Amino acid sequence: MRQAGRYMKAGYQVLCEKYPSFRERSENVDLVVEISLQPWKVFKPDGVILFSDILTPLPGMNIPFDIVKGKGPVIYSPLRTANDVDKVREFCPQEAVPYVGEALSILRAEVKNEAAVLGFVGAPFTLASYVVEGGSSKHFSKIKNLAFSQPKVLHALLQKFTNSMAEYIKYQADNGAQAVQIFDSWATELSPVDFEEFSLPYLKQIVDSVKLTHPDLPLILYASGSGGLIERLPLTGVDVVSLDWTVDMEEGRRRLGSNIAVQGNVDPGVLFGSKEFITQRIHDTVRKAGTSKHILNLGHGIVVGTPEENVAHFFEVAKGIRY
Ligand SMILES: Cc1c2[nH]c(c1CCC(=O)O)Cc1[nH]c(c(CCC(=O)O)c1C)Cc1[nH]c(c(CCC(=O)O)c1C)Cc1[nH]c(c(C)c1CCC(=O)O)C2
Repeated sequence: MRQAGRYMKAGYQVLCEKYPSFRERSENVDLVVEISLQPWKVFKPDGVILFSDILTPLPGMNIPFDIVKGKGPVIYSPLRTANDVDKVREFCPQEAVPYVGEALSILRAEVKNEAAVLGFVGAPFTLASYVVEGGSSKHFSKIKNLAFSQPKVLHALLQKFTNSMAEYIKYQADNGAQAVQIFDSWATELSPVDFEEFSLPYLKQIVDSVKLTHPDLPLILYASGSGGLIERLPLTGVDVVSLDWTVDMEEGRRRLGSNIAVQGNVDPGVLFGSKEFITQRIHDTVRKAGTSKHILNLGHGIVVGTPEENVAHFFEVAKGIRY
């Protein structure tokens, strides 16, 4: 359940006042550990996700960025040309983000074996979207301009992100992550035929590379709004597909096939409803997912402003479920 810490008034929001820079909060080992543990201490979920961001590797790849309050991620010099892509360095996690490895190993020790520690990375296409657009985007016109007029330049950039994220996943696993989620948040901005060219092959390369050295590490793929791509997602080779709430769980389960696990997919907005409604929706999702290979979760991160007692209720109901 992502961003569990972000909406917690007592913990995260107080720390934000003391440490206003997101980069500082996410790059200082003590703060990363403290923020990652906040939801764990209150709700005791089965998974604890590292507090970080998919963009955290960028400075280590020679792409400066920041996350600005009210504006979101900002890439100061967006990449648009072959020359810009040439300047991108491949990522060496040990050197560039040693605080991530340190935080993961402390988290493992802190949660013992009472919960799984989860790492994550951004998928190549999603990372490319940020660095080409210069930040969040509505129409993705700049990356589409690159994709549909100079595809070779975009492919070169995607390949650098692919090699780098495969290394980053291995590094996270070596330092304590017990499963790693790949976020392809913007892949669904692509038509299926373009997904097959600009995202799927790179996701598959990452999975193949990680499985060579870490065959038992579960890999989870999340692509929000992926209803039009469901059958293609297992082709990446991941172990788990995380669905958002715009897909009916029963249909999603059927379209994914029975070999793959599914995660999700309660609408985060349901947590603004009554306790009875939340209970009903959880049971409905669990029934539709079937009795095996399902990780109950929301279909995306928790929305800021969600009543904390409703989050607690979600966990209570979820933990009480027996097959
Ligand atoms: C697209 C994406 C990003 N970051 C991430 C994604 C993929 C998942 C998704 O689809 O949502 C992933 C992410 N970002 C963050 C986490 C850590 C775990 C967690 O708290 O859930 C994770 C897993 C922390 C964060 N990353 C960010 C925040 C909020 C900013 C803050 O706390 O200062 C947090 C807690 C910032 C961020 N970072 C990004 C955006 C769009 C924003 C929001 C900007 C805004 O709200 O103005 C890029």
